[in-house]
Amino acid sequence: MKGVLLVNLGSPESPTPKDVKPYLDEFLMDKYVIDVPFLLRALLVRGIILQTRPKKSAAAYAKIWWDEGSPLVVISKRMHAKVKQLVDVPVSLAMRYGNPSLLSGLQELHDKGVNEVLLFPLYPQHAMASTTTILELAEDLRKKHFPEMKFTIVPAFYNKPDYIKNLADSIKCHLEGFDYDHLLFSYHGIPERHIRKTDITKSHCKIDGSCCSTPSPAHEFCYRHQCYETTKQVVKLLGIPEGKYSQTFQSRLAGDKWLTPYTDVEVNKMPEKGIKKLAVVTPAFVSDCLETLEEIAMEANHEFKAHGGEEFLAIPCLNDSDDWCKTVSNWITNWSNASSTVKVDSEKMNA
Ligand SMILES: C=CC1=C(C)c2cc3[nH]c(cc4nc(cc5[nH]c(cc1n2)c(C)c5CCC(=O)O)C(CCC(=O)O)=C4C)c(C)c3C=C
Ligand SMILES: [Fe+2]
Ligand SMILES: [Fe+2]
Repeated sequence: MKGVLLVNLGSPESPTPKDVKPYLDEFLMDKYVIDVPFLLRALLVRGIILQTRPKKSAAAYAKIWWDEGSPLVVISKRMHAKVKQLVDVPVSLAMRYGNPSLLSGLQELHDKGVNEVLLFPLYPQHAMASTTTILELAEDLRKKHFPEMKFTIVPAFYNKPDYIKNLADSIKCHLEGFDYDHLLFSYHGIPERHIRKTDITKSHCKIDGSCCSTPSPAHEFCYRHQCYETTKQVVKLLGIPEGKYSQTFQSRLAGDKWLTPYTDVEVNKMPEKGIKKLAVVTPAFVSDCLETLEEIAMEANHEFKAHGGEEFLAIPCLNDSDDWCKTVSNWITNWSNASSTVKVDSEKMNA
């Protein structure tokens, strides 16, 4: 019997340093997130980052926390509830870090008799720090607890026509009545090293002006290419002219060189370039979260105005919108009706 596991990133249990610390420990001790040898990672994370960051992050979480809990988890649950109503197979929800855990999600499906699972990472673009880590943990749990289960993986959907249409429609709807000077596409950043590591050709990704627009098999896993592609396809559909939009990367940690240009740096420069009314969309996330609600809608908004900007619009993520839930349900239904389950055919997902 077939079933689906939707997987998002996850949040702490509460916006307090006591709960943020174990969440950050699980997150940052992940070898796909801080990809250095264990001892160095433990020294960096436990010896340095966890000494101060839980307090700072808890204060940020406190600013965006809802009565029902973390926005990311609450929104994921709402989306899950809607999708469940639209499909004929069991659908469970899990988080890579925190709760509901991947183990509990797989157990729930197993208890319903599911032995063929569609693993659905809720990330439009592929990154080892988001997608690979889900797939690896799921595989470990499968081997240990559910050896009879078979997995099918939903690939990154950064360029799937119905996802692009949902995103473009949502942007258009939110921009109505906002006479914007500029639309910024701000994606979660990753260290440049991660791009090189996921380059399956081991030679294509130079992280320069042309590699991401030069066709290559590397693009199947290149986060940077996939971000550019999402932006390109959305602006094409919306007819936004060159110069009226740009793309940046946010949420970097100190240390490594992360993908550039950086959102905070660029946003602060915009008012002096004549951009007074700015709209920001965050397509690396399908659910609003700390990075969109605090870093963009609060911090970037504040900094933009402090640097001379006048109006700022943070466009919400797709969240549990009916159109997005329908798209997800259609992909699930196309998979569950297909006879072969070995590999999801990305074209079929958009049939
Ligand atoms: C698009 C998906 C994500 C990628 C890729 C990603 C990479 C990445 N993240 C960190 C460090 C942190 N990220 C944090 C929060 C956070 N990250 C994502 C998504 C991706 N991260 C989301 C959805 C969230 C919000 C979670 C929520 O509960 O709302 C945090 C925690 C908050 C903080 O202290 O800033 C950290 C830390 C790294 C190092 C990384 C790639 C190497
Ligand atoms: Fe992150
Ligand atoms: Fe590239």
